[in-house]
Formats: sequence, C-alpha cells, structure tokens
Amino acid sequence: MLLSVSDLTKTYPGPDGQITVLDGVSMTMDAGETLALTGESGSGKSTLLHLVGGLDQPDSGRVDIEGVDIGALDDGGRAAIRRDQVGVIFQQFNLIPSLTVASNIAFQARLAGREDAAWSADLSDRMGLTAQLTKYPEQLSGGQQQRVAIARTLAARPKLVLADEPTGNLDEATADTVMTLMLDLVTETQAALLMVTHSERLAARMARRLHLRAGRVA
Ligand SMILES: Nc1ncnc2c1ncn2[C@@H]1O[C@H](COP(=O)(O)OP(=O)(O)OP(=O)(O)O)[C@@H](O)[C@H]1O
Repeated sequence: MLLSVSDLTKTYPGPDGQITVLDGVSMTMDAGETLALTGESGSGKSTLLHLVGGLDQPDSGRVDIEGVDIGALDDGGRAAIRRDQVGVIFQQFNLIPSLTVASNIAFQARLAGREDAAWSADLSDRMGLTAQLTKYPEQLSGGQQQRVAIARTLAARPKLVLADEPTGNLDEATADTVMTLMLDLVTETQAALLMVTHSERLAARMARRLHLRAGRVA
C-alpha cells in the first residue's frame, strides 16, 4: 500500500472555539491508483491534501506513506519525503520567478536526485511547452504556467502526486487535454494521483472517488 490515512482529525480556531474540519477520515491508496477527492466548498478537501503531503500536522490520526508514519518524522524527515516521494500541484503554481521554464521543470527533479534531460524534454514537448523553455514564468499565460507546474512535478517522478484543482484555471477543452496528459503520464510513471476537483467530468475520469461531507467520508 502506498498511502494509508487513519482516523485523521483536524481543527482550526474559530470565533466561537475550535472548528472541526476533518472528523475521522480514513482512506488508502495503492501505487498507480487515481482518486478524485470531491465535496462541497469547505468540506475539508484541501486540508486533507495538505495533511497527506506533510505540509500541515493533524490533531490526531496518522498518515503513512510507503509504511512510514510521517507524523513521527521531524521536519527534515518530512521534507525528505516531500522531496523524494510526493509531488504537489496547487492552483497557485508556485513557479520560481527567477528561473526559466526549463529550469523550473528541472528544479524538483534535481532536488530529488532524479534529473533526466530526456524525460524533461519529453514532458515539455507533450505539455506543449517546447517554445516556452527559455521564457520566464511571468511571460507565460495562466494555462501555460499551470502546465509548467504539472511538468515540474512529474519530472521528478514522484510516487504520489497530490493535486488541488490542477486544471482549475484552464478552459474546459484545455483542461480535458491537460487532464488526459496527466493521466497518461501518471500511468507511465506508475504514480498514484490524489486530485481535488469540483468537476464531475474530471472526477469521472479517475478510477476511484472519495467524497467528503463536513469533514467525513460520505
Ligand atoms: N488555516 C486555517 N485557519 C482556519 N480555518 C481554516 C484554515 N484552513 C482552512 N480552514 C477552514 O477549514 C474548512 C475546510 O477548508 P478546506 O480548504 O479544506 O476546504 P475545501 O473542501 O478544500 O474547500 P474549497 O473547495 O472551497 O477549496 C473551511 O471552513 C476553512 O475556512
């Protein structure tokens, strides 16, 4: 099993005391699986994604990635898991403004010790970014930046890809094309994909679905 989430709870401080955002969420994913995370706005989808990626800590419960309890790791250990095993794609791209598109794409793969020029070139080509490689992020459209963010994550060949509305900024036709590419690429690299989406159309293209309602698996 690649990912195991057990009885995860998370609260945030609210005006009238703690607000429970996740209320005992459990789930698992095997290597290579695709899973759509759906639910109304505020149901806890992004919070769950952050906890799985070790970007935030739960109040209770645990997350295991490849059998390692990431809550038991120190900051350095969690950073190493994020660098080596997990790729995140958020709506806000988080590209590095001072690096070219090509360097942005190579960046995470280099950090993970898996730089592979041929694979990066293949990704750039398939994402339609070859003509943009020497440009800087600010010179790209939103949709192009989104594709760079996806290519950068896949270039490092993570075992688990966490994506929060990765095609949320794209028009429907482009979103479908990028989604097809993403699904092809995760299949090729045997990565698992856990993706938050509000789109029924995109959710239907994933193998499984987990629906959250008020912080619980519905
Ligand atoms: N850092 C925070 N501090 C306080 N409350 C927070 C924080 N982050 C999230 N929340 C609250 O937790 C709840 C769940 O947020 P979350 O972003 O996980 O929902 P979501 O299902 O991803 O929503 P959306 O579809 O709108 O992105 C919301 O009520 C939100 O206001």
